[in-house]
Amino acid sequence: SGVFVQGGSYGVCRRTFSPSFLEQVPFCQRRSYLYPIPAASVADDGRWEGPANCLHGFCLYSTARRDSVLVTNGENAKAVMSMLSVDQRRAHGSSNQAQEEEMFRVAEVPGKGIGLIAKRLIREGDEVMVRRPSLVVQVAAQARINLQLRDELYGRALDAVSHDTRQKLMAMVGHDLGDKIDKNCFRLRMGADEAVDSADHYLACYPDVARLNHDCRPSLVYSIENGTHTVSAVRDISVGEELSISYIRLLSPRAQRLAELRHWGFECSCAQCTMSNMQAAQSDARLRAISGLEADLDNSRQKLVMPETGHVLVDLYEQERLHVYMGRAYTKAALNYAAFGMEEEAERYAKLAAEAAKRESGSGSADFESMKSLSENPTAHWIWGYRLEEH
Ligand SMILES: C[S@@+](CC[C@H](N)C(=O)[O-])C[C@H]1O[C@@H](n2cnc3c(N)ncnc32)[C@H](O)[C@@H]1O
Repeated sequence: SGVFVQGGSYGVCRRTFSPSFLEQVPFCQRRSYLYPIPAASVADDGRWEGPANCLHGFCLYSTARRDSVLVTNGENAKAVMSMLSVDQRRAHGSSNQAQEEEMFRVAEVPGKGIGLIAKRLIREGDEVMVRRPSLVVQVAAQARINLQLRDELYGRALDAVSHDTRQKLMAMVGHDLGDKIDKNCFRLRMGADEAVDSADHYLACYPDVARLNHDCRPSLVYSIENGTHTVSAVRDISVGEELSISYIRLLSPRAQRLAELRHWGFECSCAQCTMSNMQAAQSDARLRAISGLEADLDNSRQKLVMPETGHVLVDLYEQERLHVYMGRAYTKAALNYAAFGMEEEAERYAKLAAEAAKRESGSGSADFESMKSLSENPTAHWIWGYRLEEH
């Protein structure tokens, strides 16, 4: 299950797409009950209904269309349902099906199982898929109750959705629903507070998105806003090329990335992980240079930083083909030019950063807002002139 943090009232985490590693805690005696609750007691937004029933302290809610089920404790239910109800119109299950059908196909990829392959040239910035979750499960349910009780709970969750949705969920890799959730789903952090107990996080499953394989130099980036998962291209993708996202943070050296992905239960066979040792050493050296430059740029007292240091950073990200992180690179370059009082360059990089931030974190994100305002008025930003002599 992945973790992705970004701003917003229900911040969706943007860290890594890593296995949950959450220890199985024996089911405590807290609450173990099964009882029906009148339908009107929680859901008042019309879309979500329930709870259908509650089991082992968790309740089941489903959409009227039976295309999604939520497993949560009663306390959080209302907040989660109202977050999931925002902005539903953007997600299209079938309306954009024709467009998707001409964009990519599902195929067997050697050594990786199923994957998605481009059927036509996909341009940088193109939206590839927008999905609502088919299943949303509180981490506490996935990780803190014993497996037998969990199976019972998940069996009922699957009964709450349509045959079609059930089939899609069960088609995800993994030996049972719990394992499928670990291997395919994304972690949503509820609430604005970073320190919130991870048991109050949620795991959101998007079976169509789950067919995307991992690549350490992915062609796609995604953002999750109010539960809506949006995947877009970070570079042009040619016909026949595999579409990919990243499950992990990509600034670590090859050995570390491989080890992290092994915890996911697979040996990464992407081009960046299977390149020669010499090429891998060069790539690792560039990654170290990126970290070094970023630390310098973040340190206002570092005298070695020049106006063009941000540009050098952007160049390194491009050489490394880390198109998926260009938002971060452009942002640092834009801020650095602004810190040196260079209006035209600051504006140019801030525009690029805003475009990338929209794809990487969503149009409601703080990153997007901040770069948009820097591009519109660089001299009004607090960082303006910060690295000039007088400071
Ligand atoms: C989220 S699923 C992706 C779709 C999957 N290939 C399928 O058949 O449904 C993740 C699984 O795909 C496989 N996989 C994804 N990326 C891979 C990679 N870079 N190298 C090898 N296997 C990969 C692994 O088996 C992994 O557990």
